[in-house]
Amino acid sequence: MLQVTDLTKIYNRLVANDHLNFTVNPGEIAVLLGPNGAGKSTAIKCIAGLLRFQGNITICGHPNKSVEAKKEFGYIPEMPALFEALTVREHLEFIARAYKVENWEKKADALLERMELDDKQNKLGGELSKGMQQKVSICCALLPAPKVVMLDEPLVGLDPHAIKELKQMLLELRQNGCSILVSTHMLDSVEELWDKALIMVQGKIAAVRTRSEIEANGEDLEQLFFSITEGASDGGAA
Ligand SMILES: Nc1ncnc2c1ncn2[C@@H]1O[C@H](COP(=O)(O)OP(=O)(O)OP(=O)(O)O)[C@@H](O)[C@H]1O
Repeated sequence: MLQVTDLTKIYNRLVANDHLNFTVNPGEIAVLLGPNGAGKSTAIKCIAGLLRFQGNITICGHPNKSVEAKKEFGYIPEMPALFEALTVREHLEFIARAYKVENWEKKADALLERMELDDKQNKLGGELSKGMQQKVSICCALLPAPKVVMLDEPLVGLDPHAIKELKQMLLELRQNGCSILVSTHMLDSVEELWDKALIMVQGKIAAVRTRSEIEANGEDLEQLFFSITEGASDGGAA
């Protein structure tokens, strides 16, 4: 489970995240939506442990920056950060050793095959296209079988096969009880995936809806998004 309690992040005097509270339960895919400057990336970076913040973030009950939390956490950033001088296979070996993944070779083979990277295993990180780097980043994040997975604009730059495969992987992770948080601008791209939508505006969570709430209320996520965000897309809260 991912639990965010009173998350506040202030850059100089700009409140980029203002007392955010939300939970992503086991077996749930939550999407973090919002216009440019709403504060999504800031929240993602705080959860990933890349920024200092006020409040509490726990991953499977552990503070997000603890070793225990990191063992359970897979993060796929918007911009993949690979080692230029390691091959694709070596990236996976590195992760497998760091996380002590048992039978890692078989698991790595399966992931590489699904991402159509099996014939690229000996290429160096620095020799890969942006989309290929993104695919390696996905394989690395999923190899340790994390219980909480967070993806920032995961579909941008992927080819249609990889998009289809990644969506299927997310559904399988959900089926296995993983908590998944996806940050995106593209409502369409996650339409068939989400269980809970978190809509951010000017540093705050302006609305939270589960799919069943939307269906029961006869709402439409896109219409709800526009009704909440229209006219509020010009930056974070002052
Ligand atoms: N390093 C920083 N220093 C100062 N202000 C920042 C910094 N990073 C982001 N901000 C500000 O914080 C607010 C939230 O930005 P953030 O990048 O989190 O939004 P976002 O929802 O991810 O936007 P986008 O959809 O454009 O990626 C914005 O007003 C932005 O200008």
